[in-house]
Amino acid sequence: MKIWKMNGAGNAFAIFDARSVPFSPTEDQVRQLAEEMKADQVIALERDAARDVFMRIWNKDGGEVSACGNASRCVGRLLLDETGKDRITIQTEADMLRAFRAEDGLITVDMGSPLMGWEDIPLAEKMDVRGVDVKIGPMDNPILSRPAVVSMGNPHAVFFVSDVDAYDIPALGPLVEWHPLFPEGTNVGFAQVIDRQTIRLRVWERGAGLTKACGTGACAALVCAARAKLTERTAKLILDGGELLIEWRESDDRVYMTGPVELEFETEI
Ligand SMILES: N[C@@H](CCC[C@H](N)C(=O)O)C(=O)O
Repeated sequence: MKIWKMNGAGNAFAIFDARSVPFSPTEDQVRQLAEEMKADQVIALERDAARDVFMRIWNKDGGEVSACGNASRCVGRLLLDETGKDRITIQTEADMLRAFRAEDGLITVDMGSPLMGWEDIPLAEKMDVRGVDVKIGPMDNPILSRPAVVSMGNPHAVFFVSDVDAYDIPALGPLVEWHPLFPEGTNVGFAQVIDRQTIRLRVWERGAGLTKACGTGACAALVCAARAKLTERTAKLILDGGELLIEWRESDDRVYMTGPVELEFETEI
């Protein structure tokens, strides 16, 4: 079985080629593989009857999830190289994604349409998704409140803050990750709008903690910012591990993410 260690803007993946060799790790095995390979997520490539590949995703805590933006770009790069095609299709539990090459070796993935219904996120009860009833800190003087929420195939809550570096994210993120309003948990973004085309973002990922970049988190932050008219529908997202260009296209309502991928090493077992 081939194994690739890759990263997308610093978000690290151990990718297992399960197209000819079965690979169904237990939660413990995922945790062990992620630790040994210093990966935020473990990925398996499986055969798919209708698409170029089926991508399974596990967070480093062992939980299987349905979407991962940066891994989609890494898998996109592998499959584009392998097949020689100029566009490949990736089926995930959440959606069918399309990946293609951009300028300067960057990879773009069409991440599909954001889901805005409270049941889609999902939330435990009906609420205005532009600012849900979540507070962190004292009730009368919260440190943070009313995150915007959206699904990019996985749940995201985004707090807009004036200085992202002023917050202790490892302390605050877990308070929201498993808040009762989110029955499936949530990824938690801390977004600072620098100007109408630039957002600084750090994300506490569900099941993985603070990572150097979260692709679906970047899409979610841009969608929430543009929906609130804080930014244009295209913006540069500055994450700890690199930059992503996110475009929420008006013509088809789909979100396009462009950014770097790196193959760190490949091996076989
Ligand atoms: N790093 C990813 C997101 C991975 C899954 C996420 N932690 C979840 O639980 O939904 C990305 O680049 O999108």
